[in-house]
Amino acid sequence: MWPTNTSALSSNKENSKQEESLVTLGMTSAISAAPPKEIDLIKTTELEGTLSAFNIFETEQELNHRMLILGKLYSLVRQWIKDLSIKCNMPENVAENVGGKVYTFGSYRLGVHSKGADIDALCVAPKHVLRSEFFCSFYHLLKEQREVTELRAVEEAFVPVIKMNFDGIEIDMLFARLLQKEIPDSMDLRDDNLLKNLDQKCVRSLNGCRVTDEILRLVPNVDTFRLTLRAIKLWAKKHGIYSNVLGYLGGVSWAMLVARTCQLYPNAAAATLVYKFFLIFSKWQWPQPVLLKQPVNVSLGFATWDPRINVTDRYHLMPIITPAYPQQNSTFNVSQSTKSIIVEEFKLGLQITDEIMTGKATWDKLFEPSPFFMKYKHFIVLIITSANPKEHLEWTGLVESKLRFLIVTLERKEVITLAHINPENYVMPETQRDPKNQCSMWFIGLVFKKTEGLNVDLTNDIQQFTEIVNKHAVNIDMYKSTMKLEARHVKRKQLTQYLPPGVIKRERKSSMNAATRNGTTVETSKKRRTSECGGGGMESGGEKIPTKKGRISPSCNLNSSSFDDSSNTTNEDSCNSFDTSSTSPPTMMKGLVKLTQSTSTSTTVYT
Ligand SMILES: Nc1ncnc2c1ncn2[C@@H]1O[C@H](COP(=O)(O)OP(=O)(O)OP(=O)(O)O)[C@@H](O)[C@H]1O
Ligand SMILES: [Mg+2]
Ligand SMILES: [Mg+2]
Repeated sequence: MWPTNTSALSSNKENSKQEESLVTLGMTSAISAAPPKEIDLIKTTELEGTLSAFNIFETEQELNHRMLILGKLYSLVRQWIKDLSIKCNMPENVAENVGGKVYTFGSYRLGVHSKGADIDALCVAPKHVLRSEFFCSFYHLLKEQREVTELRAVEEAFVPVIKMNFDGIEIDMLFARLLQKEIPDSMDLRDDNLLKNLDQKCVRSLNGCRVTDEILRLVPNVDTFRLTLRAIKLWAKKHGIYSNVLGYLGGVSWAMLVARTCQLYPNAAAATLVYKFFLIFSKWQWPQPVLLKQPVNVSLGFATWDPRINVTDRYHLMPIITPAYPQQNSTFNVSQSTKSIIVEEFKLGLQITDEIMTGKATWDKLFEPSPFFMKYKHFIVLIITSANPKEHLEWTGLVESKLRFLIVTLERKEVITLAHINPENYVMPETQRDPKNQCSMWFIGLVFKKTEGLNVDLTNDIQQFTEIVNKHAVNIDMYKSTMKLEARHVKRKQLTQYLPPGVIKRERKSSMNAATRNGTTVETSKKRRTSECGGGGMESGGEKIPTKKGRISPSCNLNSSSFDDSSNTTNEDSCNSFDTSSTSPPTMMKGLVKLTQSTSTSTTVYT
């Protein structure tokens, strides 16, 4: 069913035991099992040094603090389950032994969390403990804890969660009720049979832990995987493409891409793997899926990602499939715009790592933030206003969770070639707002089709988006009349009214570096890439899942459509085009683009 190509390694009689076992680690045989050369080890030490300078590693003390918090959470869970059991008329000595556990998953469990990252935790309870109790009595128990702040329950989410700050650490806590009387300390969540007859929400909640454990099991060398993933996560954050909710990739998707690279180069050092990561994924034939193993067919009736069966799965643009049953695509939020932005970044990443590996640049260059504001001439600024920090946290979270729908609406418009959402949420300068309010902004860079006399009216689109967001806020009982959402069309020159001056300075510098880079290194990277890719093995392809043009389908082959925004996203306007002197709010503009605002959420653009 899911074709693999593992013959190359397994046919070699000289393979070591280690290599034979590596064959089973992925969908295909490794590309190279070569051990690192001395220079690769030197580059890896340099990489480690650079990552340390970014202060992403936690100190011993910070790690201990996390352990302490997890210990407290565990005690609370045990106490809560015991009390609840006694309430259900269970004798105290039995209630004492029904157990209950807290598992961790996500980046903390993978061992790649940076300073300030959350802890993703799962509370596993025996069958007499209902989900409703988790969101009621356990929530109240948490509320009583002195160390717990910013407590909020998102019970109706696809994966229901309690979010909190526990003594300075963000916690996302999920709940799963297993159909057993007791939850012993030795419970292993990898057993598929645990899912039998469970409800969907429990299965989804268990999935995070099962996926994390499986990823760790499927990589040949966990330490190398961790260092490589830390580098890739930092790069993705600095380049504005780290966010599952906005349609980029989230932590687990990056982890799977790195894990796949590790499988293909099982003995390589981290520095080599970072380079190979870009080499592989800048050439990947999306929407061929990235798979860490042959999907197993467990007949428990839960929906799995399978484009041969599910029509909607055929429209996923960059499928990266989780390795535990029921397999899911972790990137279902990716749109045409975010896909093209990610692929461009992969290509740029290859160019930079190529320079690093050939000694022409140092690792810092990979982690330089990529310019966003210098890239576009037109922006939509989404302004989020609310009355206090608590409201603002909720309001921002809600708007953010819907933003990708606006992006998809924009990119579907004939006249828009690209809608680029910057994941960073900026605080609105005090000079531009009522200081009593909380006010922050997202920026969407727009590229229009190059057509003379084009009229673009986004009023309805923005209005519809605002309605969707407001309706949802009302439905979940969050809406307050002080929560506002406004959209403005802004030209690049006007950005100084919205952004702190440091942002623009930094972008200017970075743009100049990029210009220098483009002038000097393309030739080298081309040469190196051609020689290393050979004749189109894994690196020029993808897992061999049959596809159809434009979507994944059971029958024919596909070339993913690529986006060319070079005509109007480059530095056409010089760096000086920022109007650094003006402090007045944006007004009607003359020239190429005009803005009309009929309501606070409408934007009309004429080009
Ligand atoms: N789109 C998704 N598809 C499948 N699982 C997901 C998805 N988003 C989150 N998860 C699960 O939830 C876990 C925690 O998500 P989270 O957003 O906290 O990312 P993370 O991997 O912990 O990285 P970070 O360091 O950013 O927190 C993931 O590791 C994954 O198991
Ligand atoms: Mg996390
Ligand atoms: Mg999380």
